Amino acid sequence: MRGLSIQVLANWMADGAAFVVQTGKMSSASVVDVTGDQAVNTTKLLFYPLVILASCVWMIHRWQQQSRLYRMGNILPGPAAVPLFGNALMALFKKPEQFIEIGFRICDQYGYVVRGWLGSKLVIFLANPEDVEVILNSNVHIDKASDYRYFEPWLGEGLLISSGQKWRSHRKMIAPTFHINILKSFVDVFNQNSKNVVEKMRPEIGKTFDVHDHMSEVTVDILLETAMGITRKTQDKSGYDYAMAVMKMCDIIHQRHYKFWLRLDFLFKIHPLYKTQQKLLDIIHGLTNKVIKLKKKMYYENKAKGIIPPSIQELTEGKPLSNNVLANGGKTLSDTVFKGYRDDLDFNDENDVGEKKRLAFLDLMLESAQNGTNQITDHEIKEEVDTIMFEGHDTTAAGSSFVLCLLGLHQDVQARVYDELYEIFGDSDRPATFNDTLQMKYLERVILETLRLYPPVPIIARELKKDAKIATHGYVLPAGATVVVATYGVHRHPKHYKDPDTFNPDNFLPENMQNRHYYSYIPFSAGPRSCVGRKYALLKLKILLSTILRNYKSVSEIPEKDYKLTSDIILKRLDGFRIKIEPRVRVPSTAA
Ligand code: HEM
Repeated sequence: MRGLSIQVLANWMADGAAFVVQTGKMSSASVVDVTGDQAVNTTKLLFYPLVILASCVWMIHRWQQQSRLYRMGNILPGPAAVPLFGNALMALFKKPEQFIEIGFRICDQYGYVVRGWLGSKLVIFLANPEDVEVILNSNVHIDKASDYRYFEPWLGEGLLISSGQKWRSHRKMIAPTFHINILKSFVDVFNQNSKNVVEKMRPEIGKTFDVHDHMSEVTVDILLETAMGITRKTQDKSGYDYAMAVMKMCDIIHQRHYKFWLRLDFLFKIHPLYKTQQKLLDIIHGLTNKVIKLKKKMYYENKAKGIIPPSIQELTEGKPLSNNVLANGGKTLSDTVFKGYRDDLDFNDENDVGEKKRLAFLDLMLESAQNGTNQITDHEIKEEVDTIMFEGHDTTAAGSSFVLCLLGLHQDVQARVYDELYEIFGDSDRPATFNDTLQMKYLERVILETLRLYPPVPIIARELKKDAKIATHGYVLPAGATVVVATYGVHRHPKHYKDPDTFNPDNFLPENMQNRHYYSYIPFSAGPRSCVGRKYALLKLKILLSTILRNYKSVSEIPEKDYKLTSDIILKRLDGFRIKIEPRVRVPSTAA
C-alpha cells in the first residue's frame, strides 16, 4: 500500500476502480487495457475484506482499551504493546532458550512485577517473595492457568490441573499416600534402582556423556514401581514402551508451549504430532488401565481368600515404635526449610510409626476406593496415577542431572559431600537406610542449592478469579489475569541471596536461612497447591545421588555461564547435561 494517499484510498472505496490510475506507477491506459473489468472485480474482492478486517482489529483494540482488565493491567509496568498482538511479537521466531534471556532483560528494565499482553490476555510476572506469597498462600487463587490445558488429553482432571471441589477432595485423598511411613517403605526400591543405574553408567567411565538419559530412565523405573507396583522383573515390553511414551509426551507438550502455531488446537490437530500424541496416549492409558484392571481383579481374589491389604490409615497411624527413635526426631533440613509455608504434607510427619508393608500409590488408591474411605472412580485413579508419573518424572530427572553437573564443576563441594558419605558408609557397599538419609545434611544442602539455581519447574501459572492486592506498590492484579510466579527469578533475587548467581550450599546453613523470607525459596511451589511429591523427591534424590557418588566421581569443565537453559515446563540444559565419571577411590579427602 506504500505510495497511496488517503485521497486515493477514499476514491478506491468509492468505486474500487481508479486507484491504479492515480498511483502513477503504471499508466492508466495500460492497466485498463490489460485487466479491464476483471481487475476492478479482483481489487474489490481483496479490498473489502481487508477493510472489514482492519475495522474489526480497530474495534477489538478499542474494546480492549476500555475493558477493566486492560485499564488495570496497564497500570502495571511493562513493555509497550501493539494493537491486537500485545507483546506476543517479542516471542515470535525466538527459540525456547532465548526466553530466559528476554525475561531477564525485561526484569532489569521494569523490576519484579511486570505485565505483558499476549493478544488480549493479560499476563503478570511476579518475582518478589512478598507478592508471590499473596498468590501461593491463598485458598482463593488456586486455579491453574489455561496453559495447563495441553496436559488434559494425558492427565485428564488429575491433581495438577483440576480445580474446585474435585481438586480439594482428591488432594485430601492423595496427600496421605505420601505419608512418611509410606515413603520409608520405598527406600528399598530407591536403593535397588540406584544400584541398577550405577551399573548402567559403568560403560560411560572416561567418556563425556549426557547424564540426563540415565537419570530419566531410572526415575521412570522407580515411578513405575512406586506408583503402579510394576518392577523391572515383572514389567514386560509394555513397561518399556510406557517409559518411552512418557518421555515423548513430555516433549510434545513442551513443543506446544513454545511453538505458537501448535498452541492452537485446530492447527495442532492437523499437525503430524497430533497423530503421534494419540499413539503415545494409547500406550500410556493402555498400560494404566491394564494395571488397574489387573490389580482390581487381584484385590477381589485376595478378598475372597480373606486377604485384605492394609488401608492408608493403618499404614500411617498407630503407636510410634519404641525402637524407631531417629536422629532429630526424623526431621531433615528440608523440613525446616519448608516449615514456613506449612501445608497438608507437614501433618504427614506427626505420626511417624516406622516402616510397614510396601504398597504402590495405585494400590493405596484402589484400596481406599474399595473400602469406601474415598469416593474415587477407576477413571479418576488412572488420571491421578498418570499425573504422578508426569510430575515425578522429568522434575527429579532434571534435578539430579543438575546436581551431578554442578558437583562435577565444584570439586571442593563434591569432596565435602563424599567425606560426609564416607563418614556414614565408610568404604562399604551397603544400601542406604532411611536413618542414613537423615545424616546426609551437606548433600541435602547441595540438593536444595541446586534446586534454587535451577528450579526444575521454573514458573508456576495461576488464573485469577478474583482481584489480588500485592505488596509491591499496593498494585491490584485484576480478575481474569494470568499470574506467572517466576520461581527462577525469585530464587536469584539479590535482596534475598548474597551473590545470587553463585553456587553456594551454605545458603542453606541455619544461620543464613534464619531471616530469609519463606517465599524466597519455592522449588516445590508453596501453600495449598504445593508439590505433593516433595518429600518423596528429596528422599529419592538423596538415595540416588549418594549411591552414584559412592561409586563415581563426577567431572565437568563446562562453566555455568555456558549452560544453555531451555525453559517452559521443566528447566533443562539444551546443550545436554554433559559430564564425565571416574571410579570413586573410597577414601576421605583428607587421606587422598
Ligand atoms: C525435584 C522434584 C520436583 C519438583 C521441583 C516439583 C515441583 C512441583 C511444583 C512447582 C508443583 C506446583 C506446580 C504448579 O502449581 O504448577 C508441583 C506439583 C505437583 N507435584 Fe511435584 N515436583 C517434584 C517432584 C514430584 C514427585 C516425585 C511427585 C510424585 C511422585 C510430584 C507430584 C506432584 C503433584 C501430584 C503435583 C500437583 C499438586 C496439586 O496441584 O495439588 N512432584 N510439583
